[in-house]
Amino acid sequence: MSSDLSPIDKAKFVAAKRAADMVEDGMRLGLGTGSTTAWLVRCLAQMVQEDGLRISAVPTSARTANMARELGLNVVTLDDAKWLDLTIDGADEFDHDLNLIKGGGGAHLQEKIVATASDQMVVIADAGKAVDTLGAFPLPVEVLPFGWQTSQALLEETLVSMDVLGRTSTLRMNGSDPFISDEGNYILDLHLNRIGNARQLALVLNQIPGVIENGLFIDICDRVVIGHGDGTVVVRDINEGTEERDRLDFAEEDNLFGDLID
Ligand SMILES: O=C(CO)[C@H](O)[C@H](O)COP(=O)(O)O
Repeated sequence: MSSDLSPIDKAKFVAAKRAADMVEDGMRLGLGTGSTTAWLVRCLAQMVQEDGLRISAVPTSARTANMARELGLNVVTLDDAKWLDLTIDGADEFDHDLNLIKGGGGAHLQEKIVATASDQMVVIADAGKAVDTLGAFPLPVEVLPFGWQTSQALLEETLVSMDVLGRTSTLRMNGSDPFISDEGNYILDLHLNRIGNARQLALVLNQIPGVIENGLFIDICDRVVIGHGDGTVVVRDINEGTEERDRLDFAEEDNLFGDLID
């Protein structure tokens, strides 16, 4: 039941629930990856089962695809859908302009392709993901396994030439082996502390041979739904310049929590 959820899970849930209300019948929807998106998938599955919502869902990782299929969503490929009405995804950090760091789950390559192929991208996040300046969260960069150490050296040289504050990078591990992305690549996490010019860095990183994609999402996100542990939800729209505040009543949602976490 709801009382078993930690404040952070409640925050993630209310953000996901509010974003699920933005989904309309017949939509082609991009589904992100991560624990916040997992709540969204549960909410959507319930809307499909109970309200007859019809959607085509394009997942951004094998993890999300498996969960969506298990819960009965109609999963299609991006090539089937071609273009999407809306993508809803989590983020590791978002700033005032709704620029993002993503890729904490190692899925930012597919996430960026899917979000860019959408009319709208909505980020769902707990309030702790809001930052003044991006960079405290290590920036994920997906690289080809071939010659990855050369790519890493070039990457660190580039950071020095750009006078970026932190310049170390670490190979993401899964136990004693390198973490492997869904596309069979490695992830280098850049420990930058503070990214002064995220727009420039995003462009420069992708010029380095061996780099497939970085986790900076610049001018891609349209709205963020920020959840709080007390049920408050704030929806900020960067295009409209608006901010709406709402509150989700946990008591009314108790059944929903029960159903969703079973
Ligand atoms: O970018 C991502 C995966 O690549 C996730 O959206 C990001 O890591 C946030 O995850 P969570 O919702 O679990 O906090």
